[in-house]
Amino acid sequence: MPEYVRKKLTLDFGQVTDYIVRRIREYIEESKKEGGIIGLSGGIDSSVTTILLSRATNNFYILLMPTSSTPQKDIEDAMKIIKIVNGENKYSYINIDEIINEFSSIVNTSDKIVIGNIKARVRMTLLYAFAQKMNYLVIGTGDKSEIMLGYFTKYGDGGVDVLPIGDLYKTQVRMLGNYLGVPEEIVKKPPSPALWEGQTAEGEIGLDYETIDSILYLKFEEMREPEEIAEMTKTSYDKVIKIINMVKTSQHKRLPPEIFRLSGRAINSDWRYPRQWG
Ligand SMILES: Nc1ncnc2c1ncn2[C@@H]1O[C@H](COP(=O)(O)OP(=O)(O)OC[C@H]2O[C@@H]([n+]3cccc(C(=O)O)c3)[C@H](O)[C@@H]2O)[C@@H](O)[C@H]1O
Ligand SMILES: Nc1ncnc2c1ncn2[C@@H]1O[C@H](COP(=O)(O)OP(=O)(O)OP(=O)(O)O)[C@@H](O)[C@H]1O
Ligand SMILES: [Mg+2]
Repeated sequence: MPEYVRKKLTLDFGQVTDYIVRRIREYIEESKKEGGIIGLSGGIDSSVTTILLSRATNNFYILLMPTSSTPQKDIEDAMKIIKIVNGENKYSYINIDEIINEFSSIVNTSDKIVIGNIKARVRMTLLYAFAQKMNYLVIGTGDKSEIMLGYFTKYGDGGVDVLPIGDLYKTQVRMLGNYLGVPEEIVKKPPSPALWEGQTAEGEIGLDYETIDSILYLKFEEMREPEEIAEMTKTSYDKVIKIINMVKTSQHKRLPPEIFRLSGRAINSDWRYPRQWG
């Protein structure tokens, strides 16, 4: 990561923590809910978000939902976080293999992406069922890098009520993790959705997150040209373009589905669009 970008992304993580913790607390209160539920994988995003949630409220609940493609190490790491947040009586361990196998046989596929996305959507379904039963909100774990790239399953891990760390790039989530005392092995672990054996985010996307974050920052916050970004990040022009295109083509994952309105202009189906009223 260019030193220039690292400096820009280095924040006062004490302030960031206070802000996010306060916003989680306020959001739960304003929603007239009693707490928050979260899926904990043992990865950095859910580890950091779980710690923030536990600081916002005592009313948190954690679901561990491993499958056969979940590394044992991830389960051990998730247990370390449960210990850190004193959550020993506030979690359920649910192996979802049987549900996944049932779905896969109905769909009649062994395609790893199709099955992987089923895993993410089954987790979402369980989180919402527990949330409603407990009168809690579903706390999302997506970070800014994944959200911008569309590197998540639509209505799977993308199906949540709030995104507390959604304005922090993965690199910043790691910095926040260090600040919060997340064990170093979790902070340093290669990010992985673990939707199939051996999957890593950086392998699937084709670039490491420090470079991805630099490209995202330089393009979308400083509006620099791809040629300059390629030079600054010592990356090929084609890879810079690939990252920019991932952001462009994944807009549908970040917006509510377009409604084909019978009158007026369909701008993201926003009824408040001024022309509609003017
Ligand atoms: N223009 C458009 N307008 C409206 N909808 C559009 C669309 N293009 C596709 N779609 C819909 O979107 C679907 C594709 O999206 P989706 O189902 O999400 O599937 P897709 O993006 O193909 O796969 C999800 C990706 O996210 C990764 N992932 C998943 C889960 C967690 C994590 C993680 O980091 O933990 C990462 C996973 O490894 C994979 O690369 C299409 O099948 C179609 O239904
Ligand atoms: N085995 C699991 N048990 C419970 N929740 C899970 C599991 N696997 C994934 N999830 C949920 O899906 C989210 C998306 O996964 P993702 O891999 O992006 O996040 P992460 O594992 O927390 O961090 P990283 O991106 O560094 O791997 C997780 O943060 C978690 O909320
Ligand atoms: Mg993960």
